[in-house]
Amino acid sequence: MKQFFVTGISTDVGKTLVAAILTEALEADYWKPVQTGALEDSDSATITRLISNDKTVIHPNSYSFKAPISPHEAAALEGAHIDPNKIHEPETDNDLVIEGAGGLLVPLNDSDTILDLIMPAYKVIVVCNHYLGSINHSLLTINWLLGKGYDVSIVFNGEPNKASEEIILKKTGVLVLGRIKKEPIINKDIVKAYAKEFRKALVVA
Ligand SMILES: Nc1ncnc2c1ncn2[C@@H]1O[C@H](COP(=O)(O)OP(=O)(O)OP(=O)(O)O)[C@@H](O)[C@H]1O
Ligand SMILES: C[C@H](N)[C@H](N)CCCCCC(=O)O
Ligand SMILES: [Mg+2]
Repeated sequence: MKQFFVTGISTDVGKTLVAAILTEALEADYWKPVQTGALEDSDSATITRLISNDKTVIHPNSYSFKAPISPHEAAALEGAHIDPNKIHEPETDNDLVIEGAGGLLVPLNDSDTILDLIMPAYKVIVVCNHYLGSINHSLLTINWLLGKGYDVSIVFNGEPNKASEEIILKKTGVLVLGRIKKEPIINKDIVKAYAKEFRKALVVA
């Protein structure tokens, strides 16, 4: 069984959409260890809404906080402290899609970050958007992961940008798992269609 950790070059880049597509493609389980902004729609609720298969189990967050801000601060506002030793990967015989919060170095507390939740055996998927500044964000994220020895691939999400994509791939040499267009609406049908496309790439991943 495989574990896929979905991170991104920042927050709001489409990690939950990509996680929904991977979860649906593999009929995998889904787990978001640390959720902030839980008063809005949680990512687990979004996944529930976007997938169609009945095999997926959505595992509970280890930590969930109301404020839509960095986990270290959201926890402090509720008088809590995030202890990574209390974050245990759920037991399952199924593949598991794990979603981070924001980008790699988002703090969980004064010393630990999202990066500390990524185990060496995980396949790491970096969701990249194209915006001015995203080349730098993409290279920092991917090179940091490669430097630590992770198996990394990219999903490009949203408006394409050939020049940005080319330079990111040239400088990192990582594999592209897939591309997602900017869609007018995100629903079960869209997720199902991309899941079909991604399934082939995932077999060899
Ligand atoms: N390809 C796309 N086409 C249209 N809308 C998109 C696309 N990708 C993402 N979105 C929308 O952008 C918003 C942010 O995406 P998403 O919630 O997946 O980001 P995220 O990286 O998971 O953020 P977080 O750090 O909060 O977990 C959502 O409203 C989502 O539906
Ligand atoms: C609330 C938001 N949607 C995410 N869950 C958390 C993003 C934290 C980003 C912190 C930062 O990098 O400045
Ligand atoms: Mg998300």
